[in-house]
Order: sequence, then structure tokens, then C-alpha cells
Amino acid sequence: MSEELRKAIGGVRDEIDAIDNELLALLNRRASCAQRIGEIKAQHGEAGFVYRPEREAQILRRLQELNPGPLGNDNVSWLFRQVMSLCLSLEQPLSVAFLGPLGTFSESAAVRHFGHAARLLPQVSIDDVFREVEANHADFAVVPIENSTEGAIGRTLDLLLTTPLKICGEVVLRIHQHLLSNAPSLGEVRRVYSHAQSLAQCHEWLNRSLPGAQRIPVGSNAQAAQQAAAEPDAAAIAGDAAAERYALPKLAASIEDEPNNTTRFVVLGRHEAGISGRDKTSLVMSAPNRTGALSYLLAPFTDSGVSMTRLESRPARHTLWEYVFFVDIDGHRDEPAVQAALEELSRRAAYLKTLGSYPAAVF
Ligand SMILES: O=C(O)C(=O)C[C@]1(C(=O)O)C=C[C@@H](O)C=C1
Repeated sequence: MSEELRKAIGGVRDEIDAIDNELLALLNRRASCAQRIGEIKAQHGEAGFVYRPEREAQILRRLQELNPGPLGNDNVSWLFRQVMSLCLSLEQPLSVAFLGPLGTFSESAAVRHFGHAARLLPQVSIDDVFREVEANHADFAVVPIENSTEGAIGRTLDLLLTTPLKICGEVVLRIHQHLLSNAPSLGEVRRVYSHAQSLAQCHEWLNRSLPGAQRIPVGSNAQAAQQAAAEPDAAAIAGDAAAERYALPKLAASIEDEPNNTTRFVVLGRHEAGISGRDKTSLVMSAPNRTGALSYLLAPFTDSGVSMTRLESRPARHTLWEYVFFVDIDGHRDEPAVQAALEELSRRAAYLKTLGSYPAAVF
């Protein structure tokens, strides 16, 4: 570095050092506050309720509104998520089950929601993810529920029908698929491994850019990356987390055919979330088997001024040609309008289960 340059940036670096000292002191002060809150919760018999999704959502929303830049809102949210994750880990370390192996989009969703201080527990199936929390082996689960290109994740919906767990959060993740390989160029790639859904999401790109390569579906994108890392003429289609985890270079980035490819995950726990001010409620219901039954069931939402944001039907497996309906509405079940709609709905539905009220995804 030239003397002139050293002088020019020297003063600014001094300023950065002073800011870092302040940040360090402030971060530790914040961590001590969180520890104190942890102690107060324990004194009031709330030791098991340390994680407060509604409070975290309120903090992130407030900071997004206050944020003057130049840092973008996504970066600010990510940063404060890590700060809260570390503060929370001083109160009580959390464990999170998700569909593994490490490097899947489910892992990215879990880290986005709980930060890097959470203990990650990758599972081999969505059933195992539910079971880990139901059996008290993990505190929370993160499971995919719908993809913008491929639709609902049926296994998650089926398990939600019977689980005692509650939805206490949601994560919306933009899915960017990359071609990962140790091969020096596209011309060298003979085989492409990926999960069948990801191969489908990149179908047109593969036809255009790798028409001669064999497409091999495997259990997960992370497994595909593991395999591609061991074979120099193979590639995997997977996300950033897998690229990092298996140290694979990106031969081509963001190759998904649908540019808005997004997956929504739900967070499951043993407790309900409180009101955050911008919440959703998910429920599942079945209609009596007669004409007009569904519109009769949905009328209480309109009557109470509650907006419905999603309606998904699914075969009610035990009876042929009967269906259950998964519904998302705006608002928390403890808010009067939602409460009124749910009360009326419970009179009309043959079956009704509230899956949980939770803060709408913040970032
Ligand atoms: O406010 C609380 O209840 C806290 O425990 C503090 C804190 C935070 O770091 O701000 C930490 C964990 C909770 O999930 C919510 C917020």
C-alpha cells in the first residue's frame, strides 16, 4: 500500500476501530439484557418459552422501517437475526430438525429463521423431522410446505393433519439453483445429479445448455453435490448451501427456468406464538359432503372481514372422493375478527383443526 493511500484511509480506519469498540460494548450489553430476560422467564416458570417468534418479528420489522441504508433491509434483517440467535443461545440453546443432509434448502431455511447459533439436526425424511420434535429430541422443526413451481408438499400436509405440533413461524426462500462441478467447463460434464424436483425446475436450461448429459435423480440436492464432488465429469444442481458445504465451484449460476422460484417453509414447535401485529393463521377443515358446502364453510371469513390467502384441497385418505381443505388466513386467532370467524366455522365444519397462528415472514 502506498504512503499516500495509507494516509487517505488511515483516518477512516481509526473511525471504524472506534465504531467497532462501541459495537462490541453494545452487543455485549444487549446479550446481558437477553440473559436477564432468560432469568426472569425462568423465575416465572416460562423457562421452556424462551424463543419468542412474535417479539423477533417485531424487532426485525421495526429495524427495517428505521433502516436509513446504505445496508439493505435483507442484510440488516440477516445481521440482527444472527445477533438475536446468539443472544437466545445464552438464554437457552435451541435445536432445529429439518430434512437433511447438510446443504439442503431446508437447512438454509432453518438458518435464515433461527440464525447460526441454533443446533442443526438433519433428518432423513419429513416424517422424522416431525417425530424429532414430537418426541422432544428437538425444539423446533422446519419443513417445506409449498413451492411456487411444483405446488404443495403433500407429505407435509398429511403430517400436519395429525401432529400435535403447532405452526409458529414461516420462512419464504427464493430458490436459486446452480450447476456445481469440478469439471473445467460445461463441455466436460457427462452426468447431472439432483433431486427430481430440481431437475424439473431446470429442465429447459438443461435442454439448451447440456443436451447430451445424463440426468440422474437422487434423494436430495445435497446428496447430489456430495456425489458430484467425487466425480470430475459429473455436476450437481443444488443451492448455495451445498456449494459451500461440498466446496464445489459454480459452473453456471441461477439456472432455474422460473425466475421467481420460491419455497415456503413452516416452523413447528410445541407452543403457540403470540400476536406480532402482522400474523397468519393456518387451519385444516373438511366440509360436509353436499353441494355448496365449501362456499358455506368459507362465508364466515368474508362475514368477519378476514382475508383468505391460500386454499389447498387434499384427499382425505380414509374416505374415497372426500377432501380436506388447508386454509391460510390473515390475522392471529386471538384477534377478535379471526376468533369470530373460527367460532362460526367450528359450527359449520365437519372437522376443524387450527394448525397455528404465527408472524408472517419478515425477510
Ligand atoms: O425479548 C425476549 O423475550 C428475549 O428473550 C430477547 C430476544 C432478543 O434477543 O431480542 C431473544 C430471544 C427471543 O426469541 C426474543 C428476543
